[in-house]
Amino acid sequence: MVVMENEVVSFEQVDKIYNTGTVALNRLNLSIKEGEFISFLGPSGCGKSTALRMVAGLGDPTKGKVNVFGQDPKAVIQKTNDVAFVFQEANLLPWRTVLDNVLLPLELRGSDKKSRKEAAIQVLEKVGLKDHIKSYPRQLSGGMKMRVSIARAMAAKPKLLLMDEPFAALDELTRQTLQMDLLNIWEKEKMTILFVTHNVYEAVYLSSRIAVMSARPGRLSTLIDVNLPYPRERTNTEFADLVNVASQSLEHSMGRKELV
Ligand SMILES: Nc1ncnc2c1ncn2[C@@H]1O[C@H](COP(=O)(O)OP(=O)(O)OP(=O)(O)O)[C@@H](O)[C@H]1O
Repeated sequence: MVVMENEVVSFEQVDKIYNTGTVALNRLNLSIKEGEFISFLGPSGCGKSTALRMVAGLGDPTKGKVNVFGQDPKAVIQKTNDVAFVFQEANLLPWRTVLDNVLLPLELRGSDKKSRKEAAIQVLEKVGLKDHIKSYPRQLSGGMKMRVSIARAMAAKPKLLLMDEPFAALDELTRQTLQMDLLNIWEKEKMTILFVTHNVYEAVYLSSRIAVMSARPGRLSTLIDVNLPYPRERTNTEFADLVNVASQSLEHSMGRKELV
């Protein structure tokens, strides 16, 4: 197998057919490089989550191959802390404090008590929750819970962060603040982010590259390089132009020509 330089994830001719007969992915080919912020953008049911979950070792391709750091994803997940996952729901344990929720993956990995506490506090500081470490999930807003979820994923310093519509359930203002914060973390930590969304504005605001997926069966329809400097200005013309390009690709991938 030839591993390309700086390649973090590769999909090689990946098909996924569930045992219900649903073809979720059809010949997906994609190479993701170190440091990218890449979004899978596509309509509901086009296989975005299926693709992301495979990178996390959750489900195998029916045909083809997914590699993470040149290896089988399951092996990477089992042996290293290099990959972390953030879901749409924060999925916090209600009986544990914010700090204890963030500590959980570090405890499971068996790192020593003092250093894991330091790491957890440091990462909670980064997501703006240092003053809430003793709070319980029920005392937090939706945005704060998502921050804890991001902190928990970041605590073990992953090289690859997988995010499946993490901000979809949040109000617009909270979503925008979290998007800004996520970009700050990405720039500081220099990790690779693979992000799933069906929101064109979100994809253009966050991504260095957008993989537009087509409706069932899920295929890669277009790759868009987003060559806008960060932080991005949502109101400027270049931003609007790229939103247009992405929207058109999305419409095209859904077999419709007109813009919504
Ligand atoms: N475990 C499963 N068993 C059977 N079919 C499944 C399973 N998981 C997903 N599917 C189907 O595979 C297709 C792709 O699903 P997937 O969740 O990957 O899409 P998606 O693009 O992430 O959608 P959404 O944006 O709505 O989350 C859908 O038709 C879905 O119903």
